Amino acid sequence: MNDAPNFLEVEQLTVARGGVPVIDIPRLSLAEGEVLSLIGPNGSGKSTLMLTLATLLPPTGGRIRCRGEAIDSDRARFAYRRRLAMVFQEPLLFDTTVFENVAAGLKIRRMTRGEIRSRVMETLELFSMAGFAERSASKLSGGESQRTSLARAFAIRPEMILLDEPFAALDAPTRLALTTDLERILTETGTAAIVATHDQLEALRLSTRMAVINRGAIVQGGTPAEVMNRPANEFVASFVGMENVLTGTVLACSQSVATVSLGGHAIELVGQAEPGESVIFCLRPENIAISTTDPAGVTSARNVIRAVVRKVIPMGIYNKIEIDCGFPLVAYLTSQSIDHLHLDPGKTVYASFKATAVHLLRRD
Ligand SMILES: Nc1ncnc2c1ncn2[C@@H]1O[C@H](COP(=O)(O)OP(=O)(O)OP(=O)(O)O)[C@@H](O)[C@H]1O
Repeated sequence: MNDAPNFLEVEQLTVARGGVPVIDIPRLSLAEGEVLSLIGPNGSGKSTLMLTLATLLPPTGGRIRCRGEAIDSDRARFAYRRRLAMVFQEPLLFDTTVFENVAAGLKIRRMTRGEIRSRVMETLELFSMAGFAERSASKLSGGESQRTSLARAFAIRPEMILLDEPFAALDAPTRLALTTDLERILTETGTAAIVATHDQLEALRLSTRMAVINRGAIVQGGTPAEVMNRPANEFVASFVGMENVLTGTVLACSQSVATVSLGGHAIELVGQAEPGESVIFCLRPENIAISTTDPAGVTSARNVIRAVVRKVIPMGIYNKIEIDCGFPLVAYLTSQSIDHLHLDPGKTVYASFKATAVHLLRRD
């Protein structure tokens, strides 16, 4: 067993802003080299928590420990701050060259000019910015500015990096390119990181563990697969794009397979509940197969439901299709499938999904 303390530990942390309590987190940890994403809607407390972890905002209660040592004195705070870097949504660059911006954190670390030059160029190279070293930071595009800001943060070789919505202000292609580079650099350097984002795809790409924050509390923690497929409550389910969150009544339950009545259908799902109990079940749209002929006997899915197409909504690379099964259901399909199956409103279709694809939530 590894008894080494986590890089970061938070205990009973409370933070207020303008006198109003906005964070209440009994426990949160970050292992050495781990990448944790902090996801939550606007105003949920992501920035407040990040600023507190960076010791830029004082907590009203609780403790932050780094490798077991409480950050509760000026000396501990100073040592801790030297180990971390922070990147914000706005790059906040100095009005000088890209080189000087990236060198800023190194100059206060008493490195020689030669060491600074080679560290800056090496880090700019990592972020594909070496050709911009002598450019004025004020003349960079949004993506180049954020690359410079990331290079400045990584140049000091932090042991932990706090990234607060780092790509939220960028367009989709720039964001994707930067996410890809950041993922690679975090892996290569083994830097521990917390990435606050409201974009689940960004979180999925970057992190091995997710924490979902709502109203200042961590409402679920786990691997991205656990959070996405097994949300702890209705809030998390909706936030991670479950789309199908429905309420039904349990008819029977045997050997961890529950039969739930919904819209005149008996839906089978893996889970434990009492007959007569009202339950919520969640089904991701991508886990529903749509066909125009009855797949019973062909599919291994336990649930096959006849339905009528209500609406097809183009969403870019996929289409959202709303169907009426006696209860509403949303599925995702490619444009090619929509054309191939002639899925116009009013068309009869069959929706099939596995019992294991349905996640059951019991009411408290
Ligand atoms: N400077 C401040 N003074 C008073 N209240 C604040 C201040 N900044 C944030 N708050 C409040 O604290 C709560 C958490 O806000 P915070 O900015 O941490 O959330 P967030 O999840 O980062 O949101 P967003 O994604 O919109 O930035 C909100 O209720 C917000 O109104």
